[in-house]
Amino acid sequence: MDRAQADYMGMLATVMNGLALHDAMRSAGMASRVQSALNIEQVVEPYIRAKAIRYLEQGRTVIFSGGTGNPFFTTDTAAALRGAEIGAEIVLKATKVDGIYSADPKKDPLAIRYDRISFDEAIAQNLAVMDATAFALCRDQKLPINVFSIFKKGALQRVTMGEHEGTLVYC
Ligand SMILES: Nc1ncnc2c1ncn2[C@@H]1O[C@H](COP(=O)(O)OP(=O)(O)O)[C@@H](O)[C@H]1O
Ligand SMILES: O=c1ccn([C@@H]2O[C@H](COP(=O)(O)OP(=O)(O)O)[C@@H](O)[C@H]2O)c(=O)[nH]1
Repeated sequence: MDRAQADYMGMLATVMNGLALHDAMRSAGMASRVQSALNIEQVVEPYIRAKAIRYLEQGRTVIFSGGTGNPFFTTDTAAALRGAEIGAEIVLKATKVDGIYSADPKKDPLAIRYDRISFDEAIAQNLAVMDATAFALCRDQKLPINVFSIFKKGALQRVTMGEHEGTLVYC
């Protein structure tokens, strides 16, 4: 399939995921709002930065769906971009592995996990846990990244409490 076409389909999928997450949060009694980088206004409100910041000031969680709205980018880049736009303190990447390794741990059993790594080292070593655009944007905006496992019980809570978990990418 044509890459750009596949990417638009992928972005639409993230809108569906965002709506599902919103509903799960609502069931758990949490107030959230979904915004989308792609305009589908019957279903979800469009991304408007000032409105997102207002929701955050009101204590709501904002789910940024639809990626960046552009093909050839990733959800990691979308997280870095929106994080920079709202003045976030950190980007948290919950993923399939429990941190950043010296090589892809799914391919190299001898890979070692870093507790901390600088942006310059991560970019120089081409560590593929996140794409280079996301790394470079976070580095330029001095926005640290914490990579941790989505499967490890209690990991998300520890990260949000500021405890050490996974790998911290620092400036
Ligand atoms: N150096 C590395 N350290 C950790 N993971 C890596 C590394 N290089 C490649 N990966 C791979 O990156 C994947 C995580 O990125 P990705 O698939 O984009 O996650 P997600 O779908 O959660 O955004 C992991 O499953 C891992 O196999
Ligand atoms: O700014 C963006 C963000 C995402 N995507 C597409 O949407 C998919 C989203 O899929 P997913 O959230 O599973 O991300 P991934 O696993 O690729 O990190 C990506 O693969 C891309 O094809 C895109 O084109 N532009």
